[in-house]
Amino acid sequence: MSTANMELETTRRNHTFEVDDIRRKHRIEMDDVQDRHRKESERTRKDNEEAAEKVRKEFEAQIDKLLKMHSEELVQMEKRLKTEVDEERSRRTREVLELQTEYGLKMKNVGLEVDTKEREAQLIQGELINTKAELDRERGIKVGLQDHLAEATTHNLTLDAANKAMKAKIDFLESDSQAQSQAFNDLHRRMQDAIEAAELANEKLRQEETLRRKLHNQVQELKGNIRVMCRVRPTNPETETDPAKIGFPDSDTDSKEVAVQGPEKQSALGNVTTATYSYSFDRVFGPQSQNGEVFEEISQLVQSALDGYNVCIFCYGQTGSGKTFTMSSTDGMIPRATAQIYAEATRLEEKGWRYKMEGSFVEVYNESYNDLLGKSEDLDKKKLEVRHDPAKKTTTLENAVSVTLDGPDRVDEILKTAAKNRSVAATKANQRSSRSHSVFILKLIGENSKTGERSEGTLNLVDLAGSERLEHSKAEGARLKETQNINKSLSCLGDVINALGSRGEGGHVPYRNSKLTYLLQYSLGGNSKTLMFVMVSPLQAHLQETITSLKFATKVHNTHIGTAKKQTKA
Ligand SMILES: Nc1ncnc2c1ncn2[C@@H]1O[C@H](COP(=O)(O)OP(=O)(O)OP(=O)(O)O)[C@@H](O)[C@H]1O
Repeated sequence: MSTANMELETTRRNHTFEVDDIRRKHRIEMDDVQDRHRKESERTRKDNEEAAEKVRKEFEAQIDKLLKMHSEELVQMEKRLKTEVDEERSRRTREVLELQTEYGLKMKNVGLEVDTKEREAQLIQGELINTKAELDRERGIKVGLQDHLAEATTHNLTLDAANKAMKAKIDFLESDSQAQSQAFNDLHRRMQDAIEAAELANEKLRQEETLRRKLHNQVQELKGNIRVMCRVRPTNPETETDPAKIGFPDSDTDSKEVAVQGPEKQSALGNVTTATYSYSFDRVFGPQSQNGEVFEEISQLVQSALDGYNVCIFCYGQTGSGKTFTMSSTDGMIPRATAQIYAEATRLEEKGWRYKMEGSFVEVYNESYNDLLGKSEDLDKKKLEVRHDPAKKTTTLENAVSVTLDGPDRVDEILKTAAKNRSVAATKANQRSSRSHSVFILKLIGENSKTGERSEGTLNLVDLAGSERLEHSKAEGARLKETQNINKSLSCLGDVINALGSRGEGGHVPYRNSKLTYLLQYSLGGNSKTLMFVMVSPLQAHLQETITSLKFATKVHNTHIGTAKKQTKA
């Protein structure tokens, strides 16, 4: 038993050892399997992670690619859109430009139409004035005809009576008819002689008229193609109490000098002295002189205009010195000149001359032209253009009303219309007439049907703006502009006269520097005749301006224009 037990024990122990071995072995295997499994899991996880990382990277690359593609597409699209927008914009701009051009064209057409209408209106206005004139003339003719009719009726009755008396006489004379027919033949021959003599006399008259024209011009050229005269106006005893000391040393003989006592000057020692300044001109008119006397001096130049020369007569001087009184008052130079022209044109009719006379009146204000015969509401609005024909040396005023002067009364109408327009202008700018130049232009075209002669002259009567020099510091805004324009145009006039006097053949004359000299281009220089009246105020308060004006006039007086030399005193 014990052996069996021992054997059993040994077997059990062996068995335990075996079991332990198997267990250990099993545990080792388990550990091994577990380790392998862990490693496997680790590797699988790593593989997974790597695969995930790869997929992520692939995705990222794909996203980048897509983003890049999209942004390129976006850029393309942006570009396309921009091009489309640009094209659209330029299309729209083109359309706007086309519309603007179309609108501009339409506006231009409308402007042209307005201009045409305006011109038509002026033509109609001119025609109206002419028709009115014709109507007046027709009325005059009608009255004349009625008078004639009454006269003819009376004459008829007288003739009836004379007829009866004649019949009685014929009965009586028939008794001696041979002697009568001899007497009749004698009478007939004498009558033929008389007609021939009259024809010869008429021909001689015509030749003499041509000769007179030539001689008249020679006389005018000898007197100088530019003349300067001075006129001192009287003081108004009611309002003007402080006259300047102005003397007329040679008033009893030549009347060519004026002497002005200058302002008082104090020397360093306290002595007070006054200097007297003397000026001489072609003629000096004192305060007593009348417009008629002044006109006598210029009437020869008016004659020159009728003879086919261009004539300019200026009135220069400060405001209130008498320019308008001399030029445009009812017995001033304008009405007197036109009256002389009518009378002379009528006289020349018997020598075969027929004249056409046209008048216009313009204002030069702030370097632009205004029509003084146009509608007052057009002042400062309507564009007046000056056109020159260099070949014919003539000037045309485009858009200005021009009135056919067919009777002495017509000039009254012109002066009234101009005065009305000037007063309308005066309400726009106070004292405007003193700050503008007014130019009365009379075109005289003469034709002689018998001799074939033709003449075309222009008479310009110019009332210049006040020459006073305002201190610039005192003038502002519109007033300053006016002053600058006046100063400019008056000094341009001086420059033109100076250039005409000093230039050699074909030298430059600055006509274009001011609107006034541009307008008068063909009436200044060459064969044309210029007369400048320097107007002088008699007041002490205006002494300085008086001296300035007289100095300016002296400079003009010392200028020689044209072919003939001016006669100067020895
Ligand atoms: N010779 C004269 N005899 C009498 N009165 C005159 C004479 N000259 C001018 N007057 C008077 O003197 C005043 C000023 O003259 P006027 O208006 O002609 O001057 P003006 O130089 O034309 O001035 P503005 O530049 O303002 O037109 C007016 O009342 C005018 O009647």
